[in-house]
Amino acid sequence: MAPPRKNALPKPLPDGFILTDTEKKKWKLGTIIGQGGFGLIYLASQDIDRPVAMDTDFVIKVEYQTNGPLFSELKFYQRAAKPESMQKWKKNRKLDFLGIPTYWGSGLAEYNDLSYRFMAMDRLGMDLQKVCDRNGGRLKKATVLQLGQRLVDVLEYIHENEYVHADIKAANLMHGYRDPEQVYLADYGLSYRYCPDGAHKEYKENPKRCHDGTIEYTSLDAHKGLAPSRRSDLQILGFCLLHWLCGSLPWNSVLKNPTQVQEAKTRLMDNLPDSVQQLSASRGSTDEVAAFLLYVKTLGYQDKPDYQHLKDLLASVVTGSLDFSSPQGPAGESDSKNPHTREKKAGRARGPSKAKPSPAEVEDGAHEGMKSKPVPACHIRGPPLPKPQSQQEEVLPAVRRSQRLRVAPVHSYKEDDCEEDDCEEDNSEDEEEEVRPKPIPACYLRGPPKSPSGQPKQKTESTWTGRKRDDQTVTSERWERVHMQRRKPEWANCDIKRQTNMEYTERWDEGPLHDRKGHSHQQQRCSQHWYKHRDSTGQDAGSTQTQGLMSCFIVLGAFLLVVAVLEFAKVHLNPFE
Ligand SMILES: Nc1ncnc2c1ncn2[C@@H]1O[C@H](COP(=O)(O)OP(=O)(O)OP(=O)(O)O)[C@@H](O)[C@H]1O
Repeated sequence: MAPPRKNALPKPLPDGFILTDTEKKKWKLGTIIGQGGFGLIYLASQDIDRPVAMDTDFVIKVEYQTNGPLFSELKFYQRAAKPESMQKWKKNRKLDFLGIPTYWGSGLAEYNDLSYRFMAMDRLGMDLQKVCDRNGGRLKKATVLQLGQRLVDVLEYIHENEYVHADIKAANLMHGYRDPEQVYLADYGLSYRYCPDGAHKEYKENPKRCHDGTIEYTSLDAHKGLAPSRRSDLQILGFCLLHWLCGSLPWNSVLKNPTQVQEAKTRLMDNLPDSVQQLSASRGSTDEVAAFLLYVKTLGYQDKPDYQHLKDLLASVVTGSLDFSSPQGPAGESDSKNPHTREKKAGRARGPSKAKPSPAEVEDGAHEGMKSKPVPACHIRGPPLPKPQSQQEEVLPAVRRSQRLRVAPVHSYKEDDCEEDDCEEDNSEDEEEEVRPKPIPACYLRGPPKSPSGQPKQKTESTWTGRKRDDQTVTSERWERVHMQRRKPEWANCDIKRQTNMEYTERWDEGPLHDRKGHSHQQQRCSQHWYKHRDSTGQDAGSTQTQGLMSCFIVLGAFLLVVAVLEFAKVHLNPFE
């Protein structure tokens, strides 16, 4: 059986297709209701005798078997989210509800010579990003605090079960399908087993892993290339709470530059609580989130957080149902009375939004509410920093979900998280190598390296193995990101060190172009450039020029000789004298 392409969006399975899970339970597939970067979500039912009802309570996530994200997610559910274990936890903690979807089974399937992996789980409702978008990027303060407390409960449970989520954000929070009041933390594709069998991972910065996660919220640990831990989950949650409260984050305008995002987050954390409290000037108090982040800052890499203390910090006078209606102004007033709203309407600020408005919607202002308020410049800039070239050249557009770079999608650090029986299947590390945009070596970032030999390269083999995008039936934001980033280093494959200095200049002046064989046009051009100094006999241009010069001298000499002979004849042989 031909293995499907790794990390590709799977070809859809037909409506009514029957899957059998590892416990021999049969599942019938219905309509596709969702699509992620790597998988498709189908409505599903255990009643295989009739079509899947539109109001079924189950969904099945399907990816190619070789994909990493679903494998990671599956491992999380199988190890950490067993229904019995969650029930016991809720009982012990006297919790009515724990926002982790229930896992109902999984397995492998084959169709049209392709191998698939699937996982059946609770059907969920709308995600919170859509709610935030509808509300201009914001939620009511009481809702933010209540949500924060509930998420602390979820995080405590998964942390106690050796896992961290590592990608908390509104797009991964989903309402219950039957009960929209309930909120679930979904998408465990980036979850990480930080404490396998009770042994916490060591503090180890890995430059290759820098900026993992969703750039907008990822933790400072992740920016430094550390594997995620409990404190990083909590810091991500703190950034989310701040975003929901304020409608934007101080680094929203620099999201395309991970280093600038990291610097802005560092400034915010270094200057707590003021840095966060200042954000509250026009948006109601952010004191609780400031205190939350301040506590997170005190945590060591391996420290176990005091979850109850965190919940106390987020205590709100409002309890009971979550209210997802639009927040009204700074602390209860209508946004229309807020001067920042007018700026918003003037299009001066754009907040992140998952759902992309159509151009028509943008034009007629239907998505006005999706735009976030600007953050005061002082919070964006802090101490002046050198502005990178990319920033000088580019005015950043609205932050859309597609721009929330998840730099290294999925299964980071997976190599450490591999039980013996899992490892056979777990090829996610390989996949990561393929998915992860390969970093451009520093020498290529800084300018042309010196040529050790000065020898021109006549033929360069490109080692680019990137996939053609048009292979994909459906493109996704993540694929776009990955491919865009993958394209960057392609031309770095050529052996630039063997080029002459003149050729380096040409390379750095122009961007890389590749023909179908993956050869750089520039490489070809460089070689041609070198060849054009040579004549057809293989001699170099210098010797050809010398020969030309000598010919000139001979012609000139002959000419002078003729002139001299004529002069002589004129003087000595004149018939009229
Ligand atoms: N349990 C569920 N019930 C109902 N819809 C779901 C469920 N899980 C996911 N979806 C829908 O399917 C979409 C794809 O989900 P999935 O988890 O595969 O990818 P994603 O999180 O959006 O993206 P990525 O794979 O890049 O992280 C979601 O945006 C959501 O709308």
